[in-house]
Amino acid sequence: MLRVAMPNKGALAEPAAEMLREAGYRGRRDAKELVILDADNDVELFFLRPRDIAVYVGQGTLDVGLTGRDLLLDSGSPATECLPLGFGASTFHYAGLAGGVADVSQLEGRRVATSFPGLVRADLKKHGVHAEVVRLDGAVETAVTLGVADVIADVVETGTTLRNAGLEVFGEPILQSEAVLVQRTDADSNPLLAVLIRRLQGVLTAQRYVMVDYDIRRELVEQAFAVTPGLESPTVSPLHDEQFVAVRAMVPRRSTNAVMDELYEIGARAILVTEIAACRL
Ligand SMILES: Nc1ncnc2c1ncn2[C@@H]1O[C@H](COP(=O)(O)OP(=O)(O)OP(=O)(O)O)[C@@H](O)[C@H]1O
Ligand SMILES: O=P(O)(O)OC[C@H]1O[C@H](OP(=O)(O)OP(=O)(O)O)[C@H](O)[C@@H]1O
Ligand SMILES: [Mg+2]
Repeated sequence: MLRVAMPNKGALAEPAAEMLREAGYRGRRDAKELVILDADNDVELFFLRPRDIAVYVGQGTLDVGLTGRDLLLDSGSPATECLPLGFGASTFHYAGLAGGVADVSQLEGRRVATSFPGLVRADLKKHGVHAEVVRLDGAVETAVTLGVADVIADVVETGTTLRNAGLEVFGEPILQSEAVLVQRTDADSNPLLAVLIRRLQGVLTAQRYVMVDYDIRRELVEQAFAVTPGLESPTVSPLHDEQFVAVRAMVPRRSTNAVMDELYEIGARAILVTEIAACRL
């Protein structure tokens, strides 16, 4: 049995559930289900607050969890990131009023409001700055207007919340975060965890790559292979017309159109792009 912690609410909950579904695990029927058993996969899923997930995993109560890198590091729990999951991206930043504090070195003796006191204390320590950390539960952007703090440190995604509060980021980003899979730092290897990781890697690959097929004259294949080297090597199949071959290779999704343009220039025709539904590398 593998015991997995999943975010029950918040920004990560829906994409995390979707990713596990893609990987072939059972989903919950409604948001009130806090524990579900996936007997086919020998997995039990626990839906918990994202902030608590690293704590359960670090204590060894649960084997593995999906949470944010910022929440993992903030918790100080003995859990380790084992796979970045490519969603829930955000940046953790200091922010204040325009024309105010311009750098972390100017925070000496000031008050910093945040819901991530562990992250902020570690960053202040790294810079040798002594500042008061005011721990708030959320909506920290308002803390400056209300005079509870001089600056804030918070998650920034689009920057809309900061702008609405009349704040601007300053200094270097404290952290680049995204959703990650975490396991206990000294965890024994569980074969079911290896299966989960392989399945999630398969989902990530299917998201990041497409399959490209094309026909090309035999004398042009080396030029075309330079554009579509594939993961190991492209698949080449003979065509009825012996002057041509059919080529099949995986291509990063983001470069699909540029690759098609280049292939066309080289002389490839019947260039077809298809989705990869699932894969194991
Ligand atoms: N736009 C966003 N707002 C909040 N958190 C985000 C955003 N984008 C990504 N995240 C990540 O989501 C995690 C926050 O999880 P959490 O459940 O606290 O979400 P939330 O949306 O803040 O929910 P709540 O405010 O109800 O607690 C962090 O790892 C954070 O980096
Ligand atoms: O850069 P943006 O796209 O505006 O997103 C960032 C905001 O979203 C989160 O707030 P959330 O909605 O989670 O409320 P909270 O502060 O109460 O957690 C986060 O704490 C920021 O306030
Ligand atoms: Mg929040």
